[in-house]
Amino acid sequence: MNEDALIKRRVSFEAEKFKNFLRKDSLGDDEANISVHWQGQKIGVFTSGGDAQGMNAAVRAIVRVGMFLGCKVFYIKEGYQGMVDGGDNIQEATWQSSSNIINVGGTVIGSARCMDFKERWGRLKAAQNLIYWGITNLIAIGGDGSLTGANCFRLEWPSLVRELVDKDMISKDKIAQCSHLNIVGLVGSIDNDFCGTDMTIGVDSALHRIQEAVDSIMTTAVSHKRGFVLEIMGRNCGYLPLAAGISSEATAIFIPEDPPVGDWRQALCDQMTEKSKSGEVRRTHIILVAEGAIDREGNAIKCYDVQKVLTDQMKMDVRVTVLGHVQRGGNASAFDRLLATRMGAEAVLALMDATPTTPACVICLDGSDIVRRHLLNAVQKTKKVVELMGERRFEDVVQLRGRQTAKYLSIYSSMVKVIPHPLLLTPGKKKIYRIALIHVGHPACGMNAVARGFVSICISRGYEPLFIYNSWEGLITHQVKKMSWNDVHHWTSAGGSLLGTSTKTAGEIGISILSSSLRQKDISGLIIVGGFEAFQSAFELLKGRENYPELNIPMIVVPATISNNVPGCYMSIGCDTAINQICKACDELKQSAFSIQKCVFVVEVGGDNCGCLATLSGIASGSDCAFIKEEPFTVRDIQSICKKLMDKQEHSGVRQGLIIRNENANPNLTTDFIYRLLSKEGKDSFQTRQAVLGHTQEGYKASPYDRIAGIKAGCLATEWMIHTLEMCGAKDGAQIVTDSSSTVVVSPIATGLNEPVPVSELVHQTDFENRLPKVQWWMKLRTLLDILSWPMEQQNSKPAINSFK
Ligand SMILES: Nc1ncnc2c1ncn2[C@@H]1O[C@H](COP(=O)(O)OP(=O)(O)OP(=O)(O)O)[C@@H](O)[C@H]1O
Ligand SMILES: O=P(O)(O)OC[C@H]1O[C@](O)(CO)[C@@H](O)[C@@H]1O
Repeated sequence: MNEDALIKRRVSFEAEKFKNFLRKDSLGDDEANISVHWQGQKIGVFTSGGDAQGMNAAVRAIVRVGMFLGCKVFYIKEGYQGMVDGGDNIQEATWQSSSNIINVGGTVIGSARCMDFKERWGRLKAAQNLIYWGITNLIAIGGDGSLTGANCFRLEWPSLVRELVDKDMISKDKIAQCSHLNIVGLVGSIDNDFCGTDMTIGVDSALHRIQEAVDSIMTTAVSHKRGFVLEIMGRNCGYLPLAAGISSEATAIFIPEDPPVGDWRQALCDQMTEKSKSGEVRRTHIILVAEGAIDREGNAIKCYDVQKVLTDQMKMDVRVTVLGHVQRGGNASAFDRLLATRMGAEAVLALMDATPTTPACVICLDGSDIVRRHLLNAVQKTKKVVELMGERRFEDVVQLRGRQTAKYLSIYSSMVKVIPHPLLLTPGKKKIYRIALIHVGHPACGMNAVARGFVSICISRGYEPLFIYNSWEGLITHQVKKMSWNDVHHWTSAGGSLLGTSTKTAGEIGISILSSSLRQKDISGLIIVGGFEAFQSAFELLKGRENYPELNIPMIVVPATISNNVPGCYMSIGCDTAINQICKACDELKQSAFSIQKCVFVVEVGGDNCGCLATLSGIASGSDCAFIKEEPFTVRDIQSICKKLMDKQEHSGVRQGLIIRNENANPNLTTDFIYRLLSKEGKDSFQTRQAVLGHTQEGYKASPYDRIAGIKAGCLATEWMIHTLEMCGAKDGAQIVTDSSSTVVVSPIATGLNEPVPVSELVHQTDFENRLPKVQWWMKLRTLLDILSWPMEQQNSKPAINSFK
C-alpha cells in the first residue's frame, strides 16, 4: 500500500473512531461512510451578528477537525459582509492561525450585521465569491438572524447558481461542482433565544460578566443599604436576567416572557412588603430588568421606572446600572470553550454526512449531549416565539423557549417567595419533621448554594431545616443548628463550605455513634453534600441499617466535588468553578510561555484519581495533552510528546506548549519527573516550567453554573426528601421508618434523569478501590483533545526511543 493510501486509511479509521466517540445524533443513527472523498473538500466558516465569547473556540475546532479530515478550511471574515465583498475577506486557515484563540472573547475573524445580504443581489455576489473559491460547505456561527439568513441562502442556492450562469458571472462547468450548498449552523449569541438548544455559545460567559458586576455592586450596596436596579442584555429574551436572578439572589426580575400579573408597580411593592412582613431582613435588594422587559399589555418596563417606584413608594435609596456591552466582553468561560469546541467538531461531522437531500442542521445542546436538529424547524420555532410574544401569549412563549426556561422560572419563583409555612409559625399543633444537611469531603464551590436551596424548600413546605456543622464529627459533638431563611443570604455565591467539612467518612467516625446522634437530634431525613466520601458514607449508612434501626430514614447524596468522581452524576457541583480556575491559570501561564518564547508548561491539576478535571480543562485551555490515571502512560509516551512539541514548535510556529497532568496520574511519572524529562530532552527547542495549582482550584466564589446547579440540586434533593418522608407517613405525624434501599439515593446532577438513583444500584458501577465510577462519560472526549492538539502530520507520531538517557 502506498503512503497516500495509508494516510487515507488512517484518516478514515480515526474519523470513524472519532465520530463514534462524539456522536449522539438526533437526525438518525446511520453511520454513513466517512470517507476519503472528504479529502480536499472546502469548508467556509464565518461568524455573524453580535459577537459572543466562545465563537473563537468553535472556529478553532472547525479548522482543526476539518484539517484532520483532510479538508481545506477557509475563514470568511466580517460575516456575510465578507462573503458579499469577497477578496481578502476569504482566506485559507492554517493550524497556527487557530492557535491561542480558544480563550479570547469576541471573534477573531470579525462579525457584522450586513444589510446587503438581506437583498438578493447581495446573496448573488456572495454565491459568486464562494464558487470562485470552490466553497460549497458552510458553517455559520451566529444568532437566529444569521441562521435564518443561512437557511434562506441554502434554499435559494440553485436559483442563484442559475442566475450566475445566465449572467456569465460563472462558467457553465461550475454547475456540476457547486450544484448545492451544505450548511450547518452553530448558535453563537449571548441571548439564548434560539429554540432547540439548551444553551447558545456565549451565554455562560455573559453570565460570568453579569455575576462579576453583581458581586462588585453587592459590597457597596450592602454597605449603604442601597437597592440596585441593573439592566441586562438579551434583546427580547429574558434568559440572562432569569439565570442571573437565581445566581445573584435577586429580589425581583423583570423579563419579557413572564410579566407580572396586574399593575407591575403595585406587584413589586406588594412583594417587597410581604417579604419584610414575613421577617426577611436584607441590607440590599438587587433587581434585574431585561432590556426587553414588558408588562402584560406590552409596554416597556425600564430600569428608571423601577427605580422611581422603589424610591417614591418604598422610600428606598436606589441606583441604576446598565451593564451593556460589558456582558459580551472578556474571555470565554470554560463552559463556552467546551460547548463551542464540541459543537464545532460536530458541525464538521454533520457537513461530512450532508447530502443534497439531507436538511440543513443546527448543532444544539440537549441536556449534556451535542445533537443535530433540523435548521428550518428550529428557525421557524424561534420565529414563532416572536409571534407569540407579539400576541402576548406568555405561557406558550415559556413552553416554546424550552425546558430550561420553564425550570429556571419555577426555581426562581420558589426562591423569591420563601414565606414560612403556617405549621412552622404555630408549633405544637402537629409534629414538625427535621431534615438535616451535612457537608462531607473536600470543599467545593456551590455547596453553600445547595444549603440555601434546601432551607428555602424546607421552610416553605413546613419542615425544619438543620445544619450539621463540621461534618460527621460535628454531628457526634452536637454541632447541629436550626436555620432560618435570613441565615442563608449571600450563600449562593460563597465558595468553600460555610458549614465546615471533613474527608472522614461515616464509617471512619463510627456508625453506632452516628446513628444514636441522629436519633438524639430527632433527624428524620439526611442530605449529604459532598464528593466520593459523601457517597461512601451513604453506602456505609445503608449497610449500617442492618444493625441500627435509627438509620432507617431517607438519605440523599448531592454530589459536590471538583473531582467529578461520584457515581450517578454527570457533572458534580464545584467542577465548573475548578475548570474555570484552571483555565484562568493556564491562560496566564500560556501568556508567560509565549512571552518567553518557546516554552512548555507542565501544569498539575487535581481530581484525585479521576481524569475529568484534567481532560476537560485540557480541552478548554487548549493544552497539548492531559496525562490521566485512566489512560496509563509510560516514559516513552512522555518522550513522544516531547518530540511532538519540538516538531510543532519548529514546523507550526507555535511558541508555547501546555501539558496538563492529573495529580494521581502515575506515582512514579510525577509532574516534577515530566518537567525534568522535558527540560532535558527538549532543551534545544524549548524551555520547560512547571506549576502545581493545588487548592486554588477550589475557587473563591462559585461560577454562575455552580451557583445555579447548587440551588437547583438543593431544591430538588429537598423536594425528593419531603416526598419520601410523606410516603413514609410524615403527613400523619408518624415516626419515619424506611428499610427500603430505594430511600438512600444519589441526586442525578445533569444526567437528564428526573429521579435520584439508589446507592444500592450504583454500587455495581463503582470502583471503590480507585474511588471512581466504572464508566466515565468524558473519556469519549479524549480523542477530540488529541485531534485538536496536534496537526495531522503529527497524529500518532512514534516515540523518540533513543533520546532518553
Ligand atoms: N432573513 C434574512 N435573510 C438574509 N439574511 C439575513 C436574514 N436575517 C438576518 N440575516 C443576516 O444575518 C445578519 C445577522 O442577523 P442579526 O442582526 O439578526 O443578528 P443575529 O444573528 O440574530 O445575532 P444576535 O443574536 O447577536 O442578534 C444580518 O445582518 C443579515 O446579514
Ligand atoms: O451590539 P449591538 O449591535 O448594539 O446589539 C446589541 C444586541 O446584541 C446582543 O448583545 C446580542 O444579540 C443583544 O443582547 C443586544 O440587544
